[in-house]
Amino acid sequence: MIEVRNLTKRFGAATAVEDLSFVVRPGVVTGFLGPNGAGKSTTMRMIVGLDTPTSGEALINGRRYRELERPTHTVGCLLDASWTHANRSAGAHLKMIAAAGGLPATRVDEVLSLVGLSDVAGRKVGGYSLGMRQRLGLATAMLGDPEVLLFDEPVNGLDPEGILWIRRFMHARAAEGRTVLVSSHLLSEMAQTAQDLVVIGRGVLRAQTSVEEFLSAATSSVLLRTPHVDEFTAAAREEGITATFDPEAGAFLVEGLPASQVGELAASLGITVHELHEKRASLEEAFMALTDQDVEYHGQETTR
Ligand SMILES: Nc1ncnc2c1ncn2[C@@H]1O[C@H](COP(=O)(O)OP(=O)(O)OP(=O)(O)O)[C@@H](O)[C@H]1O
Repeated sequence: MIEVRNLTKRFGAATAVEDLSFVVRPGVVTGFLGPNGAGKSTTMRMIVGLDTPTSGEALINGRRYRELERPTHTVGCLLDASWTHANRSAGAHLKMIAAAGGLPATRVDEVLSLVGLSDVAGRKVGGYSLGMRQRLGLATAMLGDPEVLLFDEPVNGLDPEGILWIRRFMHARAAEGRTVLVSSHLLSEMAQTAQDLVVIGRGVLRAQTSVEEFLSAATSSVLLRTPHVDEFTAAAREEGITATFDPEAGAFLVEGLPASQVGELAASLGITVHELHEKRASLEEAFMALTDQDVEYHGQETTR
């Protein structure tokens, strides 16, 4: 379990994290979402004692990182996968870290097997692909068999196969009862990876919720396609329903009612329906709606 309590971090005059509080529970994957510069890395660094909070605290299983008796057994993290020594083999790298942490050398073989790197353990890390380096980072995080895991943008730059592999890895670790906090700006990916979400913008908490609730709270509308445009327009007006006809799509967008009620209304008036379905906002749209004010530089919207 991770508890972040009123955490604030200032770098000079700039506030990276402000009065941030949230809880990450064990047994599920929690996605830590926010636009670039939102303060995700800074928060994670404070949780594992790499940055000192200006105020507030971050607790791992009820204790601050520096108060943990066996930190490597309690928490493992992958914050930056570019730290490995290019001329060292994965095996040598892990052995060095295991020795420094007082961990048995047998753990090295176990974690190499866990991340599927056993066959290439003797190769120099410099020749590894990004996906292999990420796996090595995960292996390093798992060395102490920790209960709590933090991963900062682990799927950044990976191909779909690599992303799928990491997603399964996260699910498996959470299913073992561990606490898994993973940051990402890939929202569609988080919808498939995480059950819980902590959303921040400009260092401030925007939402702590389940993915399910986050999506259902996002506004949904119902698309209705009918040849009886005038009749449905009149019916909607009569019922006080917001129904906007989009001439380009050739369909109505109805707000505030479930698809079943829209269909029943049409049926009660004998209006033929050619298409009827709920348009649920994607996680991406919901996230944008929540953090739009936080994005420092808005890109040109692309039309698809
Ligand atoms: N050591 C530092 N010194 C000064 N400012 C910093 C430092 N570390 C982070 N910041 C600033 O704090 C803010 C939050 O940065 P942080 O890296 O935590 O965000 P992030 O959400 O992880 O973003 P990204 O996804 O781009 O990594 C940014 O404005 C950043 O420039």
